[in-house]
Amino acid sequence: MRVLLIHSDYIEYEVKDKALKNPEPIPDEMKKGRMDEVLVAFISVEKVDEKNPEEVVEKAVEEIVNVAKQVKAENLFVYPFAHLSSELAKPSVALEVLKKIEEKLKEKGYNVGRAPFGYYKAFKISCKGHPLAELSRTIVPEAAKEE
Ligand SMILES: C[C@@H](O)[C@H](N)C(=O)N[C@H]1[C@@H](O)[C@H](n2cnc3c(N)ncnc32)O[C@@H]1CO
Repeated sequence: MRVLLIHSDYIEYEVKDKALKNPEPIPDEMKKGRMDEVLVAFISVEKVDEKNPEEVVEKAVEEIVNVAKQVKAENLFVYPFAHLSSELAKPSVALEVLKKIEEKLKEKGYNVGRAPFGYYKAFKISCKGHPLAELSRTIVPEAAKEE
């Protein structure tokens, strides 16, 4: 899994077209979204993550919470982003992993948004530009490390 973390004044998105034959079904209110004072996590779920999705969810949540504490962000935004890797997991696995990350972050008390999965989206983001405002993480299951 590749994660790009951007501490932002805001992020806003607008769904344009389907990017998959069967994108995530979404209610009208999810076609546009905005969150302010937010740590945005652009996430590419990778093929290697299919070896242990539960483990990469836990590790991703840990990494995101760690940065959120450092930058004092209470709002988090999970953004499915297929452009951080050339070895993508299949959409069914990726969507489940992203939903689980969202769910576990909420369980930890954060306000969490998520952009819809399987669409082309326009987005605007305002990076805060401080030293910890742009970070990236690579997360792999332990099983993959032994190979
Ligand atoms: C396209 C661009 O504007 C938009 N931002 C986009 O990336 N759309 C992606 C993700 O929402 C999702 N998607 C599919 N596979 C994956 C994966 N392995 N990991 C994350 N997302 C995925 O499906 C879309 C097409 O790949």
